Amino acid sequence: MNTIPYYGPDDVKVSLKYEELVSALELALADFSKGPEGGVSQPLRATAEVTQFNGFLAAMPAYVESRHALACKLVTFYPNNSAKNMDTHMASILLFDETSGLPIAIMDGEVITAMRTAAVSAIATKYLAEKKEVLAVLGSGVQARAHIEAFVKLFAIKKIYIWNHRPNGAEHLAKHVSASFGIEVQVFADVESCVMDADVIIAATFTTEPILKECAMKPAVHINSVGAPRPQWQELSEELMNHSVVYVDSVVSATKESGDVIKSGAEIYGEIGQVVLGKIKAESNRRTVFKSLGLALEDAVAARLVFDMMEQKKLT
Ligand SMILES: NC(=O)C1=CN([C@@H]2O[C@H](COP(=O)(O)OP(=O)(O)OC[C@H]3O[C@@H](n4cnc5c(N)ncnc54)[C@H](OP(=O)(O)O)[C@@H]3O)[C@@H](O)[C@H]2O)C=CC1
Ligand SMILES: O=C([O-])C1=[NH+]CCC1
Repeated sequence: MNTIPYYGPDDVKVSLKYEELVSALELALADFSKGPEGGVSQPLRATAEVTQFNGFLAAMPAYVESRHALACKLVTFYPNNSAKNMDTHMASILLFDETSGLPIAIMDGEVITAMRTAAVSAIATKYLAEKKEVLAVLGSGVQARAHIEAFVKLFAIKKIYIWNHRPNGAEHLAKHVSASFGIEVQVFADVESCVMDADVIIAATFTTEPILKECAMKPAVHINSVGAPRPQWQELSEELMNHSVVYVDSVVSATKESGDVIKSGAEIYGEIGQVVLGKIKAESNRRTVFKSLGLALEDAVAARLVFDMMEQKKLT
């Protein structure tokens, strides 16, 4: 193990660029949605539940042939950690040589998880949102911040509206965003006012009950929901799910892991990879939901990008 290079959060941040990540992930999601001939192998993640401490440990292996990416992420998520001032998600990724199975790198998985999730939401938004000027963000944690950073980089965002169940969190994120990007930012005390004028909504919370329900929204609003990754948890109301065109990252993951999909019984229109392939329509003039569970293939592709970049640096 000592001979395997370790790449920490700073290496990952420096190596990964949202533009590159989006291009690589777009192709990998398309490969995944081709079925067996796409060259992606990805079982449903195995999740152990630590009931006593409200925690979860998930093992996420994947192989993406087109990227030469063979990896396994181990991620814990403990919602109660925020009260202890600890990260709620902790992750490591082990990358392997595809030809021999030799482990070739171990790296931080927290930054990768944040960046690749935001990059995948950006891909969904690129295809499914009619307009991308006004962004409403529900939540103020790691994913909320990463999504804002990615969306500001990738789209011409003009205004950002933020709501969090604890107003302090929203105020804190708003200060960071306005200092970093100089974009107009407003904090809202209720979800309904926050989303009313949005072109794109990001829901990135640890809620277990729906926080976004039917209310006044733009008719062609696009919603990315990245929270509620457990079959009993919901972030979006059943009514909202049933009155939207629902896209997912993986039909298998969504039907097994997403309370938003399972409890609402909403029809899944298709996978975002099928949209990229042009196999199903991007209904950008209607209300769309992209339900993201997070896929191992995304971590494998991101980890391979980091590894290649770091190896390249050694040669220069
Ligand atoms: N789809 C994917 O690929 C991925 C999904 N996720 C999921 O995304 C969600 C956000 O993750 P992340 O940002 O990393 O987590 P963080 O812990 O960093 O942030 C969680 C956010 O949710 C808020 N929150 C906590 N409890 C509630 C509640 N009961 N109702 C409403 N809001 C609440 C927190 O507010 P406060 O801090 O003020 O309490 C905070 O704003 C989680 O569900 C996570 O599991 C994570 C990684 C990948
Ligand atoms: O994809 C991922 O890493 C996760 N999704 C939900 C919790 C962690």
